[in-house]
Amino acid sequence: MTLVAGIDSSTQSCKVVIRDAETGKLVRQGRAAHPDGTEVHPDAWWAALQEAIEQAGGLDDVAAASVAGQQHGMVVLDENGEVVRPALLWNDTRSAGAAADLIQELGGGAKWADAVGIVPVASFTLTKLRWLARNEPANAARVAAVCLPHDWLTWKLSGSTDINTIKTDRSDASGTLYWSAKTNEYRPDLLELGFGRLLKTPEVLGPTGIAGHLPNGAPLGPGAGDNAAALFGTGAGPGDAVVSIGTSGTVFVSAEVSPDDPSGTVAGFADVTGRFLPIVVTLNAARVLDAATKLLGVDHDQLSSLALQAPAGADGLVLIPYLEGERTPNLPDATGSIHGLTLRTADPAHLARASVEGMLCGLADGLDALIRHGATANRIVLVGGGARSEAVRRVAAELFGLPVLVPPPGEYVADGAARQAAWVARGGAEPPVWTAETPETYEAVAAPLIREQYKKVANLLK
Ligand SMILES: Nc1ncnc2c1ncn2[C@@H]1O[C@H](COP(=O)(O)OP(=O)(O)O)[C@@H](O)[C@H]1O
Ligand SMILES: O=C(CO)[C@@H](O)[C@H](O)COP(=O)(O)O
Repeated sequence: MTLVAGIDSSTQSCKVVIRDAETGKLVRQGRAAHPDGTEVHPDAWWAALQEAIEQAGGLDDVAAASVAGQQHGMVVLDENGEVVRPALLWNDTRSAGAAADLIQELGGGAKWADAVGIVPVASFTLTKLRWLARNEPANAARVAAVCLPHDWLTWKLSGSTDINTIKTDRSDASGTLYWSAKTNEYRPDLLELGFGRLLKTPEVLGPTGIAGHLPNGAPLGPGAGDNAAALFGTGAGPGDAVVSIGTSGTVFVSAEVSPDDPSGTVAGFADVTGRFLPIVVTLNAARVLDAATKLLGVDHDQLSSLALQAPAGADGLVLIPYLEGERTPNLPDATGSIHGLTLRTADPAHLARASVEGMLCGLADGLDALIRHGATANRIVLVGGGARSEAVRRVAAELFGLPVLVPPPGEYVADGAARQAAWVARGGAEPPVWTAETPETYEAVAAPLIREQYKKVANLLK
């Protein structure tokens, strides 16, 4: 049996899966937590990766490995390959002002959408480089290279210390604001606009490019941004919209063309096969449910049971889930709020239901935006930690008004990385076809009231 390793270095944890390269069957796995916060030293990811690899039985017997990871994190290195300062993550909003400046300096969002398929928001790497240049000039002066979390971990696994050998892939490069998924080229002019000078950036590999080798000689694949890996890991196809409830909330499809949305609501990322990944991302997803469990003093299973005791629409109780500001809509300084509190709705069940509904409404708006930009969605494929919640599954079916398919709980980002590794190991023009386990399907009578009342309240905040 040929084994391959897939890694997901996500916001909250690192997951490692060891799978059969031929069938995709799970053989071993490991997991380790990351520190909390919106800026993290990459050494913490490296420590978690080592722990998760050890838990998964090591990599000595794998034929290939690939690393997927949280996107956009600013990993800045000096000329010796040392980390200059902790990485600002995708969910750090301190560069929101830099994002607004960059939009204005290039002449508007449409210019950015046309140039690189995305419009600056605090999540994207170049806004963080601008923040660094303006706020930490001494650190900025030391920076020789910039890369992303998955690039850096792949480089570390290769054992290299030479910044000229760092590699990346299309999907993650497309979230930086200085690489275009449409032209497959860097935009050094935009990097210089943002940071003030040029930097060493990783070579962007194709779908089965080799980024280095493990100590056992096995090739390291190009890796991927986590959402592109999740699409590849679930095997979602035409007509499927993937909704991931992780630290971020994401809704995305596979597409042949980039959406070019001048509003920035839909980001035109690349996927791992040479195509595109139109996506809408919210800053508040699984952590909204975490917060609700804290508020109510319950665990996730109890929160789910409570939520399902209240009716659709929670009798008018609406929770706007902007607990860490929000990315889509771009409201970096917003906070969460509760509306429609009455004697009838002031109880744990209504609050639980409102937290699930509020968290999902932003993603339903995102799916509408994807459809406005050409996507077709006949089914929802629901993944991520939040997809383990029965209430999330059932409310999603009511809210999206489409069949919701929930694959067996797993690590679909890491699975996508493992499938990429199998493709690298085998070669060829097409990726291996792995047998997917039968998903559970949830269908419900659509409940438009949920989104109608949410929209009314959310519009008051814009
Ligand atoms: N049964 C559950 N119901 C709701 N949320 C859950 C459940 N299990 C885990 N979670 C939440 O899912 C999140 C982790 O999901 P994951 O997709 O691994 O996140 P990330 O990829 O961003 O690190 C955590 O916030 C965790 O509390
Ligand atoms: O910013 C994005 C995508 O643009 C997020 O999807 C991050 O990539 C974090 O992913 P998770 O940790 O939530 O999986």
